[in-house]
Amino acid sequence: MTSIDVRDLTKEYGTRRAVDHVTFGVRPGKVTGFLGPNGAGKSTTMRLVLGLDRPTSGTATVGGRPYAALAEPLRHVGALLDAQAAHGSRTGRDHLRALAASNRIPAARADAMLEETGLASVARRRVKTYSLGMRQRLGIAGALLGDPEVILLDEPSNGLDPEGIVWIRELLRRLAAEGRTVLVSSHLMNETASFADHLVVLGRGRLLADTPMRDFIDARVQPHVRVRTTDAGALKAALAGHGHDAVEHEDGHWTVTHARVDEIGALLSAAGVPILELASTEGTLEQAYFDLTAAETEFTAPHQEP
Ligand SMILES: Nc1ncnc2c1ncn2[C@@H]1O[C@H](COP(=O)(O)OP(=O)(O)OP(=O)(O)O)[C@@H](O)[C@H]1O
Repeated sequence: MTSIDVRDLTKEYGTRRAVDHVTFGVRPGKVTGFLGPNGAGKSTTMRLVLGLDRPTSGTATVGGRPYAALAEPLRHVGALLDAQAAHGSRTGRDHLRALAASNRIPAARADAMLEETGLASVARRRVKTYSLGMRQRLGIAGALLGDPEVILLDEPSNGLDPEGIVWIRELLRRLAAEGRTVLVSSHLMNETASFADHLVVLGRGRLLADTPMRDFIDARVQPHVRVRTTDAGALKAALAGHGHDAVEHEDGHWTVTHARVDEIGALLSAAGVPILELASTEGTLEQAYFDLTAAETEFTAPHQEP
């Protein structure tokens, strides 16, 4: 089993510190979502793990060794950083075969990965004729070519169609279930919530969180109870009688925070309040993420006064 270990990693470009004393580990058998606003340092960290850039200080290792020390690295670590990186004048198949040859991977594996990523029908077309989504799929095929234990994908959902989004979600879950170490950056919170077990969050180059996804959400967003009724007065009175505040929303539903659905259901029912809808609402990753990064965002739109 192979982990990625980042220890006190710092990368400076001139006076700009892109990664600032970051320490975290990415463990096998899980999908770790890698989040953070634009410019937070995610891609730089991935490049440092892959030995594509030298750290100013600190270390990044895979299975305890720097990437550069791995023999036939594609057999250990697969990565998609930039879907535009493939040579446009080559066919998708030739691109994968060249990658395979340089890592002593059997050529048949290239065809298997074209099949796996849904590219078999366009395998003999030049990469320059591929759509963004097709290039993403080709990049993912390249990452999986060497059957690696460790997989790093930088925004793999970028450009994928709805069917592709479902496909990548299932692929990531399967890779983790096979015991692989999977690190995936994304700006899509709903997507990340659908595949990640664990989260590493950066902001302005610093580590903001390294935690199981459920804990990340629960620590920041209060679950609440959602209610709809035909008798708002009775609802408010019944809740107030038990020390609960209810907030009414534009579409007519109410939310009760710091409350459990079974308690609210029982007390409204006992008070004879007519209930049209009663549900427990969990916090979302998007809410929790905004809560954490609001103060950290480097490039936010200026706040507009109404
Ligand atoms: N080669 C480079 N030379 C100079 N500055 C760089 C270089 N690469 C990255 N940076 C800077 O480092 C910081 C981190 O960038 P990075 O691309 O790692 O962020 P990111 O979290 O991947 O952002 P995004 O979500 O926009 O992809 C940014 O301020 C960026 O401008």
